[in-house]
Amino acid sequence: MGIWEGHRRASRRMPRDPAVDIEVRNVTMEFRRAKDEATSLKELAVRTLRRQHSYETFRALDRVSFSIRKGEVVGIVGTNGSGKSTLLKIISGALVPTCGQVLVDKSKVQLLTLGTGFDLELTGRENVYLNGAIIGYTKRYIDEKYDQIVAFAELEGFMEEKVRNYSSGMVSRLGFAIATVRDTPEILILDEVLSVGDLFFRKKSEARIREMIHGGSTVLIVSHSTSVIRGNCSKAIWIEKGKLRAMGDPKSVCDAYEGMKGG
Ligand SMILES: Nc1ncnc2c1ncn2[C@@H]1O[C@H](COP(=O)(O)OP(=O)(O)OP(=O)(O)O)[C@@H](O)[C@H]1O
Repeated sequence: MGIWEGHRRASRRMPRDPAVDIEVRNVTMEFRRAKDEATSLKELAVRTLRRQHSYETFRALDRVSFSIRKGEVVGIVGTNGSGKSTLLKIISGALVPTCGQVLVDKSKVQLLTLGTGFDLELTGRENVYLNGAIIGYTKRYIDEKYDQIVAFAELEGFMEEKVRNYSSGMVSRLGFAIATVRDTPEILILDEVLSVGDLFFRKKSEARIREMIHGGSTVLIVSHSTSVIRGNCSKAIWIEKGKLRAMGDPKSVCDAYEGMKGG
């Protein structure tokens, strides 16, 4: 699949209303994707060598607008591939939209996402430094927090093992522990960071997330669990096929979303 992530034009503009933390204005995101026309591996190899791929433009977000006030905890729901992660990446500044604007103070934003930046051939210890660096931690900060990360992940005794030998639950626990070790920022963006590990770790991680969510920050949280959204959010947004389908109180938005899935 061809990956094209738009032009990098970082906007430093902030919302005009001081009570508003995030303003998303008419955001559209288009990706250029390779059309997979090959019918066999051989044909795919030949097309790649001859650079014979053709591309199509795929619209992942279509004129999405909303604003989030300071201290609000906002849940985002939507089916797989509806554009939720793309939206979070744009708000946090990791992606620049094709059109539209996001007004936010990016220095206050922290995006927590799991499952990126692990190298299976490196040890647990090496991955803490690698993954931490990708999130934006300095080496000194990781040195300081290393023992705390290992203890939270409950991986004492496994840190010199290659991550290839970890179970998927162990990898998620390590990712979660690295991502949540820092102090809660003013604007916290959580992309599906709940439901990791076994039942016992899940309870511990949910408590940690609840602590972060209810610590006074402005929070944007993507979750496939409508009970998480209903139980923790003051507002919900439903994104479907790149469009904003509904926004309002969590109960009515989740009811409408579940109604669509059921029908
Ligand atoms: N870098 C990229 N290049 C091409 N297409 C992309 C890229 N990133 C995302 N997409 C496409 O954009 C669409 C939206 O993806 P996104 O990850 O935002 O969905 P999502 O709602 O977070 O899905 P899920 O619930 O499965 O995590 C998908 O069809 C995806 O394949």
